[in-house]
Amino acid sequence: MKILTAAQTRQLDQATIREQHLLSVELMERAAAAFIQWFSSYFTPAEAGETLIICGPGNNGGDGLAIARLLLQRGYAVRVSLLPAEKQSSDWQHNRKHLPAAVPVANLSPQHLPAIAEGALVIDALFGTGLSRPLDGLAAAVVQHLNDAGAHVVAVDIPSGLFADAPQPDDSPVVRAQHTVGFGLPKLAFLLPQNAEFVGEWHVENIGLSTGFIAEAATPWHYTDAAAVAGQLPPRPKFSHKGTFGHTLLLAGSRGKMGAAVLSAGACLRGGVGLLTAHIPGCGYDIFQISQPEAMCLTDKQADFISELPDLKPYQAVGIGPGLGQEAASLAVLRKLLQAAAQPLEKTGQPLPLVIDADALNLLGSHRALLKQLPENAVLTPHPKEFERLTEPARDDYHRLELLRDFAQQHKCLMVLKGAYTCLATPTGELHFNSTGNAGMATGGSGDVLTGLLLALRAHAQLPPVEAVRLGVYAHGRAGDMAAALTGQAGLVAGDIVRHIGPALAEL
Ligand SMILES: NC(=O)C1=CN([C@@H]2O[C@H](COP(=O)(O)OP(=O)(O)OC[C@H]3O[C@@H](n4cnc5c(N)ncnc54)[C@H](OP(=O)(O)O)[C@@H]3O)[C@@H](O)[C@H]2O)[C@@H](O)CC1
Ligand SMILES: Nc1ncnc2c1ncn2[C@@H]1O[C@H](COP(=O)(O)OP(=O)(O)O)[C@@H](O)[C@H]1O
Ligand SMILES: [K+]
Repeated sequence: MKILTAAQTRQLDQATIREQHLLSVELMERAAAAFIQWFSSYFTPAEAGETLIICGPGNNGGDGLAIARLLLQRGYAVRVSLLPAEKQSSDWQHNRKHLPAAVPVANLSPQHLPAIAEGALVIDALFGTGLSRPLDGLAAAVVQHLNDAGAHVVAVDIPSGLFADAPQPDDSPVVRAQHTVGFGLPKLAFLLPQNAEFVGEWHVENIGLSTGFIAEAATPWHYTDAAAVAGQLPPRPKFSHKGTFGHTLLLAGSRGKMGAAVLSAGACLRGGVGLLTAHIPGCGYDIFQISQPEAMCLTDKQADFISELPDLKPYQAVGIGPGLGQEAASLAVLRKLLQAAAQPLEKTGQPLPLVIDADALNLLGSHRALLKQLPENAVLTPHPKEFERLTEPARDDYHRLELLRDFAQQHKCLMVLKGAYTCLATPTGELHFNSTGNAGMATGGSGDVLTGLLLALRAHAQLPPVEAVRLGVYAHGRAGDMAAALTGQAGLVAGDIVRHIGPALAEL
């Protein structure tokens, strides 16, 4: 699914109206009906009580007026507050004219802010994607009043005061919604942690927008939903053998962190790899062999950390980092690995695929000269703190995305910035936000599981790098969702994700 800018969204409206020979007010009616569909599945008239709808002067306010009419028709009690303005949009005027007289309407003014009981339901239709500047004056006062009231807010299209695709100044007021019901496509603003307190839970309703326009629209931003990855995992041919799906090497573990190696290896095996060899410190031998009997194991001469790089000839992909530690000897291993991986493989003509995580990223961050040696299409999987160590502190989430994109383009690598909407940045500057996963995965070892799964998929001869990583990130989150359905989010541990990788991949 594509994510468009606010300007593109306006063009999309216009294209839809043109292509489908609609009046713009008919598209507004569709939007209002889609909103009602969601709203009425969520709140019965009794649960909703008297619902206040606050309407601005543009088409977002026009949506609000149409919503008021439709809710009344369905037996909801509604009242409307209008933000005065010099002019209103023509579709606003149409819906104002058609608002039944039974709906109480009040004009907002500094002296007349509506009484809102704590927990009362309010629909925010002040401003949508037409927001052209931060809110001030009466609009700001209304938003402040609404936020202070502790109401239960449902935002139409986007919380008022929030830009769809850019940051707003720190102190500018934004509606804090519990739910946001958007139209057509998700907005970039919905996916960033800094906006979570405003957006709440978001939903996107289909209003039949022009698929042709969307297909043609140029955007770096994509949202990986089930449709984006469906059918991408090649089937296993009947006469395949363990050599068909690659032999991977995992460099992981140190004293006290062998679990990271075990979890990562488990995920790699469940990810469908043909063969896995783990190179681990001596202290981990029994732990590893007992917990992952399907994997082969090489032990380092050092008991507590890794200091040697095995011969890389047998392997189609190498993962490094989970539980590695940051010993100087392990840094030397990473250095040698980067040098060796740069040589094109005989079979593919491409550099050896690498997945670099955790302490291997921290080592890169503290020895940045090594970044120049990253082989093309290396996969790096930092969480925001690890990413900061590779680059610089970000001013905000938008700036972090810029840094991520620049990094992937500069180093021609695949950057997986982990989080609630894990973002994959590609060497060509695309950003793919993942849709799966849950807060139960915010638990030690979840990232190690992702590394193992990505390693398996990077060894898969038929999967191009970007597809492999996008698919892996999606399946990892899906496995987490399947696990949480059984354990609950609090009870989820990383091993549960490993156990659900198989079903998650099967679903694809
Ligand atoms: N996307 C879709 O598919 C569909 C979209 N639809 C709906 O349309 C919405 C977009 O409508 P929209 O373009 O009329 O903009 P909207 O947000 O109502 O505000 C514009 C008005 O506010 C004003 N204004 C702006 N900033 C301001 C500020 N800080 N303080 C004060 N005023 C400010 C601005 O004035 P100006 O900038 O010109 O000075 C103008 O008058 C969209 O979010 C969705 O709900 C559906 O109906 C159909 C399907
Ligand atoms: N709130 C969340 N929603 C969805 N996924 C999450 C959430 N929190 C963490 N995750 C996922 O769990 C993993 C955590 O990785 P990481 O921070 O490296 O953990 P660890 O180092 O403990 O393995 C990432 O893949 C991340 O996307
Ligand atoms: K709104």
